[in-house]
Amino acid sequence: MDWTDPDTFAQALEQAETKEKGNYFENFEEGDVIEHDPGLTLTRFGNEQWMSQTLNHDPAYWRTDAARARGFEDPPIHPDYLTAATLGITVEDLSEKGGYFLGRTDVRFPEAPVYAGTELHVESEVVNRATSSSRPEYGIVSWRTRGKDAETGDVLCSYERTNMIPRRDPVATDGSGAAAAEADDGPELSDEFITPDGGYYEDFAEALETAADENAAVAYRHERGRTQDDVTVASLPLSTLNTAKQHHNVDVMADSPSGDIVTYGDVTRSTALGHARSDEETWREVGFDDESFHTFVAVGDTVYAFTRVLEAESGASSDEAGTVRFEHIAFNQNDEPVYSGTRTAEIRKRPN
Ligand SMILES: CC(C)(COP(=O)(O)OP(=O)(O)OC[C@H]1O[C@@H](n2cnc3c(N)ncnc32)[C@H](O)[C@@H]1OP(=O)(O)O)[C@@H](O)C(=O)NCCC(=O)NCCSC(=O)C[C@](C)(O)C(=O)O
Repeated sequence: MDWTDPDTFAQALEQAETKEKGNYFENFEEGDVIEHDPGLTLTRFGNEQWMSQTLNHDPAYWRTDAARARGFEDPPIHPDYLTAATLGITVEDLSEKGGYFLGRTDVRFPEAPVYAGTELHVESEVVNRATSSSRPEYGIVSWRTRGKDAETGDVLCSYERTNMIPRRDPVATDGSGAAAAEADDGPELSDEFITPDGGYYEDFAEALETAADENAAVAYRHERGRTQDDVTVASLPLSTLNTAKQHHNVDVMADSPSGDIVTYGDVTRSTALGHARSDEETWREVGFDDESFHTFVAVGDTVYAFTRVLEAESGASSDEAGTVRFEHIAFNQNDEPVYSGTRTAEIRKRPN
């Protein structure tokens, strides 16, 4: 019998069992520790590919003289790429089954830079699992993930991430969770917005002082936008070993709520951060909190960024910088927020 005869093959496909990938909600127990098998060597090529496509052009990550002026030996691996690669490696075990990346918090990096050639070994611990009161077919799982130097065991990047994960057995729900979330309107906007004059630490600190006197907010938009294409949607996540079908299987995603493949959350976020960093003198990334992904980004959507400056403090790991806390909101061509999160970064002080 010719198994490639279309009728025979259609019957064969119907009869065959699919060897499934990924884990259902029921497979996760609080306290489980998962060592992720894929590993990744952090290369200069991978770093430059990620950073170029997301418009992150800080010269310290591209040129040796600029890197040395920042106190690095060579251009290091950027924390955005490190974060995306750490998460990418975990997808096969944690979220390949499907479900949405809802948010992440407590993203932290040690002070020491990470250099090309470092091999990444990643592990995650299940820290929380809950039923979704609005979506019976999903549960909500949070993991604490640590990306380590495979040779030394040093933690290079850590965070807590939360995803919706498909349940093997859907549960009954009254849909009350979604209704409760809609009830909170939040505080009103300030009447006046102030834009910092420049991108040095003092520009942010001075703008905050003026805003405090005038009961205003320090908030502004960035001009650049990046339309999502096959490279950003499909290639970048695969370059971090992220096997989520959301980013590369158009066939399966046609039947999903988005109806199409969607941008990896870390690409959306890095792109918005790239826009924000293009208007500041970044010295070092310290960490990120309260990151949320509000709606899908797909091929053809354009990612823009909006920044609110929350706090500024003169101290930092270097005398040449101060510390600033920002809220960044990525939004699309219809002005809908797609990502938000707070970021703590050291920003270079104005040279005398
Ligand atoms: C998911 C959608 C459809 C839900 O839309 P909705 O209107 O139903 O939203 P909701 O009602 O606000 O949230 C649903 C439930 O999630 C909970 N929730 C919500 N946020 C959080 C959070 N941060 N932490 C903890 N829980 C959270 C929330 O409390 C609620 O719980 P409930 O069902 O019990 O009422 C909508 O929010 C959406 O479209 N978001 C965008 C998702 C997205 O595009 N993510 C990035 C791309 S996917 C990706 O990168 C994949 C990755 C990295 O490869 C990979 O994980 O494998």
